Amino acid sequence: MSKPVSIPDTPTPNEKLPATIPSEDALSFLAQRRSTPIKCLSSPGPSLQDVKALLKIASRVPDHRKLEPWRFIIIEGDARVQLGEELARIKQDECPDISDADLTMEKERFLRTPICVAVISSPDVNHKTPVWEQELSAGALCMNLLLAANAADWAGAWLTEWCAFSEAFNKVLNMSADEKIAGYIYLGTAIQQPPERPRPDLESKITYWTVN
Ligand SMILES: Cc1cc2nc3c(=O)[nH]c(=O)nc-3n(C[C@H](O)[C@H](O)[C@H](O)COP(=O)(O)O)c2cc1C
Repeated sequence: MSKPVSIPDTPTPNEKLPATIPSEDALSFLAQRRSTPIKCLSSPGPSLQDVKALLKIASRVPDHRKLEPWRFIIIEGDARVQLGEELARIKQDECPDISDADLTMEKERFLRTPICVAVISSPDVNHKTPVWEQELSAGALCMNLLLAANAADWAGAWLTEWCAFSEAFNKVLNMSADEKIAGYIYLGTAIQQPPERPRPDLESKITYWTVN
């Protein structure tokens, strides 16, 4: 599907770049940023090639000591059905009395959008960079991915849901014990305008350090 914007490649390592890129458009984009609820997401979604281009942009995150402590699993096509079957199996093992409706919901979890990126926090736990900082880098990447997707005219949602915390499902995804799901980033097209939600009263979040 052709979009009004094309996704640019990222600069080469030695390219001279400005420190800032003043842009009222970028500020306006950030000021309006919001998620699209999963029930408002549908097809079409970005192609695999587009998702890779978005991930290249999204990976430009702060990363203490350049550990690249994250990786991605792209879930699309029939893999969504197969992973849904695994989710349903795990859920049924945990709750043998699960209703047919809930079982169907699990089977269809990854079918809610055409493509989903599992962003996995994959820290080096023996490194002197604290694991917390490595995990924050994975979180920053999720946010960057959502922003890049929105700027490329794709709608998205950052969800974890129960499956992100299921050891059994993480094993299905071949995740190690040190790895965590930072987010499932569901991408597609908004079938209706996403609602705005109340935003924080910023003043209540700010204190001022005062000199005693
Ligand atoms: C790490 C993380 C996990 C989240 N998991 C869920 C989730 O499982 N289910 C959900 O409804 N929202 C979840 N959210 C919230 C949504 O992504 C979203 O931020 C919120 O629904 C709407 O706020 P927004 O428009 O400012 O993004 C999660 C957010 C974060 C940061």
